Amino acid sequence: MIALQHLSKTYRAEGRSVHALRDINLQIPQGQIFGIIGRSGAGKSSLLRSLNLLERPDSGSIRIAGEEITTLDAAGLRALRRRIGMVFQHFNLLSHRNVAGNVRFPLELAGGHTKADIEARVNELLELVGLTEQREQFPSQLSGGQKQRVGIARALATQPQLLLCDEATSALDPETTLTVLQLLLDINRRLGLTIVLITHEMAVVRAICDRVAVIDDGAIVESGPVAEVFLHPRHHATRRIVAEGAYTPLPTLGKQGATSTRLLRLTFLDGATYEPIIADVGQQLDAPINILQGSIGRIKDRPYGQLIIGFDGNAVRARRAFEARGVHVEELTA
Ligand SMILES: Nc1ncnc2c1ncn2[C@@H]1O[C@H](COP(=O)(O)OP(=O)(O)OP(=O)(O)O)[C@@H](O)[C@H]1O
Repeated sequence: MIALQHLSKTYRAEGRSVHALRDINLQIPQGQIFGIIGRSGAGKSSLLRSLNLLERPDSGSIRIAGEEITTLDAAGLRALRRRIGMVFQHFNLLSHRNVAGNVRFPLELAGGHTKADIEARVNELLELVGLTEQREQFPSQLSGGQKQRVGIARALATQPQLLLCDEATSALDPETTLTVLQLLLDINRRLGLTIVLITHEMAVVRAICDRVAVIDDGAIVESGPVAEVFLHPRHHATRRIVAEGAYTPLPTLGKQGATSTRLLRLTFLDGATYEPIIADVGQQLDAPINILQGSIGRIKDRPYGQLIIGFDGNAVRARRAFEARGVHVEELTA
């Protein structure tokens, strides 16, 4: 478990002050994949880099597994960083070392390992990330996805308890992004490793995170289980992130129906996603239901669906009928 309390950070440069982190309070449960999402400049990197003290907060407390890390001395800090792996957006591989050499590097730095131990660990890690055959290749001979796999293997070399991912898939195409996210999910499940990732893409959070925190202008504005935050965003910064590419703005929708039409947003999660609920409710209320927009998808391994429907009739009865079938209902104003 990671607990952040009243974390603040201000950068001062050229006579200007930038409040990068404002009174951050956050709990990150052990063994989960935790996403921190926000737009450019929101403070994501500052927050992530505080967790291994690459960035020092001005004030506040950071406890990892019960240990306050902001007061560690140099030796304590070195030991801490061996327990925390980090994966970077631009991979940061050593170009003059081959794949095995890059993965071996943190073990050589840490010291105390025999050559045989190091080779066994490197082999195990290359197997884990699917790069056994590429072990002799140099970074310039690898694809972006392969480079990031090396980055992940290297980050895991010292058997950390925590993996920090700094926009780990932002430099990759969508297909490669999915394979790297799948690898992170496998690692989280197989090794029980806590992963904290920062991203500006909701799709990344939706694919693998258990919980998410939304950061805006240096402050956490919303946090919780991904399904809750994604399907029922409360803060305007979250709504903006979720809405990017999701729905046509509502005023356009309103013009499509009669003025008396009520617009309801229905959210289906898990089992409800597969039931013929619209047909059932239409029949029960004896009123036609007009489907105006819809999307289906997955939040990690949970199926969900969202529909915006137009409906002439008793909205209270409709709401009750949907809620009785486990559907979340929200009335929208066109
Ligand atoms: N070393 C620094 N000196 C001065 N200002 C900084 C420094 N590092 C970051 N900032 C400022 O602090 C704010 C937060 O930056 P941060 O990099 O944490 O945001 P971010 O959400 O990670 O952004 P991005 O997605 O663009 O990387 C920004 O306004 C940024 O310009």
